[in-house]
Amino acid sequence: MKIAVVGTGYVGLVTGTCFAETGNIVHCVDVDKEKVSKLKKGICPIYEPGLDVLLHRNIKENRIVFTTDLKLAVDKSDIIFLALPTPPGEDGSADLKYILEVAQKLATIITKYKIIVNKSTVPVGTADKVTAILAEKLPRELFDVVSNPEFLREGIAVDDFLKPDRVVIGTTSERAKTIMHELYQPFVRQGNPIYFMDERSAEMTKYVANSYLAMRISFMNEVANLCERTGANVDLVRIGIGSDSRIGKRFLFPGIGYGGSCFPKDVKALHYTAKANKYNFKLLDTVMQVNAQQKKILFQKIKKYYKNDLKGKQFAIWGLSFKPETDDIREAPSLELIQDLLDAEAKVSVYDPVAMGNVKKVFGSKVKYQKNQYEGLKNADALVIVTEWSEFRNPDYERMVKYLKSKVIFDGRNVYSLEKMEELGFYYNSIGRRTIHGKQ
Ligand SMILES: NC(=O)C1=CN([C@@H]2O[C@H](COP(=O)(O)OP(=O)(O)OC[C@H]3O[C@@H](n4cnc5c(N)ncnc54)[C@H](O)[C@@H]3O)[C@@H](O)[C@H]2O)C=CC1
Ligand SMILES: O=C(O)[C@H]1O[C@H](OP(=O)(O)OP(=O)(O)OC[C@H]2O[C@@H](n3ccc(=O)[nH]c3=O)[C@H](O)[C@@H]2O)[C@H](O)[C@@H](O)[C@@H]1O
Repeated sequence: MKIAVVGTGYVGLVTGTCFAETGNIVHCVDVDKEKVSKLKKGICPIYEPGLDVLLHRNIKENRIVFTTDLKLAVDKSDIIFLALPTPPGEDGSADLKYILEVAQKLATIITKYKIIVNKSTVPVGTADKVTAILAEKLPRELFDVVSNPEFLREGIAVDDFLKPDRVVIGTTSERAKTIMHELYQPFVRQGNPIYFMDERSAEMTKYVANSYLAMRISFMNEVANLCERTGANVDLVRIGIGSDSRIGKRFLFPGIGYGGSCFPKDVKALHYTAKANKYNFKLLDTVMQVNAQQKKILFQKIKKYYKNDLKGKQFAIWGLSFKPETDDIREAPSLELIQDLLDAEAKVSVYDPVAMGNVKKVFGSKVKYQKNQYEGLKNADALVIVTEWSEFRNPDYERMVKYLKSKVIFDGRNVYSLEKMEELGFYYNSIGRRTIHGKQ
């Protein structure tokens, strides 16, 4: 099939590449000239495991091309995916300006039947809005608008796209349904379902999935805080409840709050939709409040330990991205923590396998960027673990002990076992578990 993907960010680039991988001819369009020029040379602008290999292969086979020319891409395609940003506006609602602007342009470009597929996360009613814009200039039989929300996770995006748990397609057009069904066949060969539904239900499904997952995380963060106060161990509680198939094992990990470009904005946007429809969705209010509080938890633990005096103290931070295996720092808990430490006049040095370049754009020379995980420990008062990259799990403990000024660890992701920390004599303060006081 011939496909255009408008927007080549985390979702657009993965979508375009994976469709090319199954034999389709894909034209990817972006307004960012620098990004397009990099992609034309085969340089992947984001860190996403496995993506560059597929990208190179499909560029070489001429199955994927990059352009800034929307008209060219649309003329050469039958299906147009919109993978554009939908950032939160001032009031928490999703800002649809990118989607609606492109829809206006499409209305002047389309000359024969096209399917316009919304892959961005958009509020209920957006397919109708896009339809109305197109229908102002085009005969109704020239297009169908489909809602096809994306459920991929950054860091495992390629796998998630190639083998999705399910595909959700919102359309009431039989013509569009048949084509979308065919397009997705290579991705559901293991029997994973394609659910067809109306556009509004598909749009709602995406927000509900993200909000439900965010709610599980906030719930577990509250459980963790209670465990700390009662002497229970949240990791054991997590395993204890997760083996109940009604609950399930995944997305029960407590930490320092959910971040990323989606959970924070999508919970806000669903909350806004409820408000706009005069419904008071109380649970979502709490999910957001708990998350805001949890993002401060490491800083509070640090402040308490140093009796509010952080001036001149030196902290080594491990992990900056909002989760492992990505360079994305949008709404990353690390950013808030670094700012709080700097405001308290502490010195901060950071290490992350791939996200340091992005953090440098935010903090510049206010923090020190280390070439490996151990450099920053030299003379540091404490190690602070913010993102659970695999390489932090079994570190060289001897070097840690040798380099750190004091054997102190604040761990926002429960990376180490309490037994190991006890054995090594660390002061070790994690989430929802007893504090090990260690031997200094
Ligand atoms: N990042 C993720 O893991 C997921 C994101 N989503 C949703 O997908 C949508 C896109 O998200 P991301 O890919 O993360 O955003 P992103 O910010 O990484 O990428 C968006 C791209 O669109 C481009 N763009 C902006 N205006 C344009 C225009 N007029 N024409 C062509 N290109 C234009 C930007 O230059 C950028 O490259 C959002 O609605 C998001 O909520 C959904 C599932 C997963
Ligand atoms: O709409 C989106 O953009 C995507 O948002 C999330 O994916 P993503 O943001 O890439 O990452 P997650 O793995 O969901 O993690 C989100 C945040 O929750 C935190 N988290 C996750 C799981 C957990 O058990 N505990 C926890 O604190 C992570 O540390 C991270 O900060 C969803 O998982 C995807 O299905 C969805 O497509």
